[in-house]
Amino acid sequence: MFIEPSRRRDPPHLRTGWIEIICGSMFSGKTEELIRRLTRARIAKLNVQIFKPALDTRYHDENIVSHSEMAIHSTPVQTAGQILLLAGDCDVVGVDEAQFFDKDISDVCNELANQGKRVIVAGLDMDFSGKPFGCMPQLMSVAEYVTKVHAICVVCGDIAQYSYRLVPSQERVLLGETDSYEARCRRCFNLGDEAGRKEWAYENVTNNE
Ligand SMILES: Nc1ncnc2c1ncn2[C@@H]1O[C@H](COP(=O)(O)OP(=O)(O)O)[C@@H](O)[C@H]1O
Ligand SMILES: Cc1cn([C@H]2C[C@H](O)[C@@H](COP(=O)(O)O)O2)c(=O)[nH]c1=O
Ligand SMILES: [Zn+2]
Repeated sequence: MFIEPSRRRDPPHLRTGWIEIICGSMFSGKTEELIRRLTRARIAKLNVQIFKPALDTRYHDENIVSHSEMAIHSTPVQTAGQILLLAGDCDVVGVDEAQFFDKDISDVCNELANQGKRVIVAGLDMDFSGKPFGCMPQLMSVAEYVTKVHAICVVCGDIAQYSYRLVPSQERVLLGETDSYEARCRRCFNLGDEAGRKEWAYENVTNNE
């Protein structure tokens, strides 16, 4: 479990900000972990500002909501640049669904960290085709801390790192839930529509024995 670096007692001229990335597939607990860290920052009486891309209206226009219905209030923004303008003199900045932001998001996070802020960013590291998603590789390379969280493969129960799309769209951005996506392990992701046919898989194993 991620423990916050203890830098509050550093003298002001030595204090710096930093960037934390929480990445993984859908259903892996990114939003829960983001909310956990932001809640602890509030308990520490830090001034926290939270942002999400305005296009993500799945559960709520403003709140960030996890699949397990944990929620925290946020400010929806259209562009990464708006985060810089709206963060003001807060101590901690939280960002959810970072993969949807424009390419300025990593410069914005760097600038906020350079101002001395703790910046906590959650986002999908891969899209439905298994390709790195948008700005996430850039963000992971400039961050001090990267935490990869995992879901459970709904086909076989193994550790899942892929978001398997259940509907035929090839558009990169397609908002959805369990209606359109499944968390899958590498094997079940690569098997595609064949995965989950347990009888088929079992027959193959026994026939090859
Ligand atoms: N396949 C799955 N693997 C793990 N958790 C799942 C799965 N399907 C649903 N969940 C639920 O989703 C929660 C994580 O939700 P959330 O933090 O919103 O994930 P993410 O932001 O990564 O999509 C888990 O605590 C669990 O209650
Ligand atoms: C894989 C993938 C996902 N999306 C969408 C689907 C959801 O609305 C969000 C991810 O939400 P979560 O908090 O990580 O569960 O992203 C997409 O648009 N394109 C994709 O390839
Ligand atoms: Zn699997």
